Amino acid sequence: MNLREKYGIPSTSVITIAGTVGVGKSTLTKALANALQFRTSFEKVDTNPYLDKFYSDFKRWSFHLQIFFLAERFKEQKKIFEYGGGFVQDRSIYEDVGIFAKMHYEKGTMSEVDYETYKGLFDAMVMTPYFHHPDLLIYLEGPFDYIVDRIQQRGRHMEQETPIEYWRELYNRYESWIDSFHSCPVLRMNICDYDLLEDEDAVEEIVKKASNILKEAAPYKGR
Ligand SMILES: Nc1ncnc2c1ncn2[C@@H]1O[C@H](COP(=O)(O)OP(=O)(O)O)[C@@H](O)[C@H]1O
Ligand SMILES: Nc1ncnc2c1ncn2[C@H]1C[C@H](O)[C@@H](COP(=O)(O)O)O1
Repeated sequence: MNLREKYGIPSTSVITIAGTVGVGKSTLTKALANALQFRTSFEKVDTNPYLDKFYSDFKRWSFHLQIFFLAERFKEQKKIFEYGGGFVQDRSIYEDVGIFAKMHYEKGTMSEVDYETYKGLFDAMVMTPYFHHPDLLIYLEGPFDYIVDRIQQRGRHMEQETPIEYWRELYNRYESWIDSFHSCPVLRMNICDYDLLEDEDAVEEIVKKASNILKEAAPYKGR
C-alpha cells in the first residue's frame, strides 16, 4: 500500500506547492509525487527564454516573462484537467499575479498598461472550465537567511547575482500574501521542521498532515 492509499488521499487530488524562490518547492514536489504516485508539474526554468534576460533588465523583460509563465502555467493547468488530477504542482498560478507581477508593477519595473493587460489576461484565463483551484496548497516558509543560502548553493548564476534586497522584498510579500490567501485549503510547513534530504520518514509526516486538511475540507468542496 502506498502512502496515498494509507492516508486516504483521493487519486484525483491536485496539490500545489507555494513559497518564495529557493525555499524548497521543487524538492518537495518530487518527494511528494513519488510518495503519492502522482504526476508532477514543474515550471520552466532551464529552458525559459526570458529568465536570464529578465534578471539582467527587469524593466525591459518583466511583461514578456509574466506572459511566458502565464502561458506555461495555463498549459500545465489544462494538462492536469485532462488527466483528471493526481498531480503535485511546483508553484501556483496565484503567485505569479499576486506576488511577482504586483511587485514589479509597484516597484516600477512593470508599466501600468502592461500590468493591466497582464491582469486582464490572467482573469480571463482563470475563469475557464480548465481552471480548477487546487485541493490543497502547501505553503513553505522559513528563516530568510536559510532561504538565501539555498539560493546561493543551488547556483543559478542570475539568481546568485541578484541583490539580496530583491529576495527580501519577495520574502516579505509572500508572508503577507499567504495570510490573505483563501482560494483553497492551506497547509503551512516550516522548512526547519522537516528535512527531506536527511530524513526518509519526513515525507510521510507531510502526507499525514496533507491528508488531515484534505479530509477537513472535503465536505465543503464544490459549495
Ligand atoms: N531540506 C533541505 N535541506 C537543505 N537543502 C535543501 C533542502 N530542501 C531543498 N534544499 C536545497 O535548496 C535548494 C532550493 O531548493 P528547491 O527545491 O530548488 O527550491 P524552489 O523550488 O523553492 O526554488 C536546492 O539546492 C535544494 O537541493
Ligand atoms: N511570475 C514570475 N515572475 C518573475 N519571476 C518568476 C516568476 N515565477 C518564477 N520566477 C522565477 C524565480 C526563479 O528565479 C525562477 C524559478 O522559481 P523557483 O521558485 O526557484 O521555482 O523563476
